[in-house]
Amino acid sequence: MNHGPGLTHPPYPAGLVLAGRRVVVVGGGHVAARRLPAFLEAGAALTVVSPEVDPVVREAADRGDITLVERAYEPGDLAGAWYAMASTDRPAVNAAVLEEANAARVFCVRADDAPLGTAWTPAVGHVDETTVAVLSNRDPARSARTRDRLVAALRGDRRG
Ligand SMILES: C[C@@]1(CC(=O)O)C2=NC(=C\c3[nH]c(c(CCC(=O)O)c3CC(=O)O)Cc3[nH]c(c(CC(=O)O)c3CCC(=O)O)/C=C3\N/C(=C\2)[C@@H](CCC(=O)O)[C@]3(C)CC(=O)O)/[C@H]1CCC(=O)O
Ligand SMILES: NC(=O)c1ccc[n+]([C@@H]2O[C@H](COP(=O)([O-])OP(=O)(O)OC[C@H]3O[C@@H](n4cnc5c(N)ncnc54)[C@H](O)[C@@H]3O)[C@@H](O)[C@H]2O)c1
Repeated sequence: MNHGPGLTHPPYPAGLVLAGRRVVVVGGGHVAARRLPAFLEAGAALTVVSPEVDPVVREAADRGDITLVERAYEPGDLAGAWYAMASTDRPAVNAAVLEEANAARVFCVRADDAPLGTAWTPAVGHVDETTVAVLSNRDPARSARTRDRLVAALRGDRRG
């Protein structure tokens, strides 16, 4: 099986139960904004560390849904986290975040260079009590299309 460049094994799928658990996202730009709703839906206690932020992140902070730390990443920011995401546009910063995560055995997505990270973000859909999550070996557009087809099929089942 081809697991994509840099991977010798496929990722192990897991449904993380994040409600009330500390999750730290370093880098609050477009990628963080796209993933923020799923973290909030899961009930994560989300902290975003970023000197500048996407409006979606700003609005979540203004609503009190997340904790926003408006500065550059500093070692120690992941303290107490169960899960982390390095999503800055600076590879060296993402590398430092991953290094801290690895030292603390915290699973961490690297948005710029996935094989270096310890977790990947699937394309997700919900239909009633069913959640589908699709990974396609770093082909996110294919994952999203597959997710859409699965969601449509499940909706069809519900109607049938
Ligand atoms: C599925 C989805 C979920 C989500 O994000 O929630 C997702 N990426 C999505 C969108 C998207 N990704 C990219 C673009 C830019 C446009 C383009 O080029 O196509 C867009 C579109 C956009 O941004 O609009 C580029 C990109 N993605 C990754 C890299 C780095 C790399 O591969 O190493 C780069 C190159 C960065 C660069 O070089 O600049 C990496 C990852 N992206 C993943 C997930 C994980 C693999 C999942 C799998 O195996 O399929 C993985 C491996 C790890 C991770 O990040 O967790 C979501 C669909 C949302 C939806 O429609 O629901
Ligand atoms: N995984 C994916 O699906 C995906 C999709 C698109 C792009 N990317 C990659 O992910 C990275 C981020 O993409 P984006 O579109 O969100 O970028 P972006 O420019 O929108 O956001 C980057 C954010 O990082 C913050 N930042 C910069 N230095 C920082 C520091 N020292 N500490 C904390 N935060 C810092 C910036 O303030 C900004 O808010 C890029 O490297 C890009 O190549 C990944």
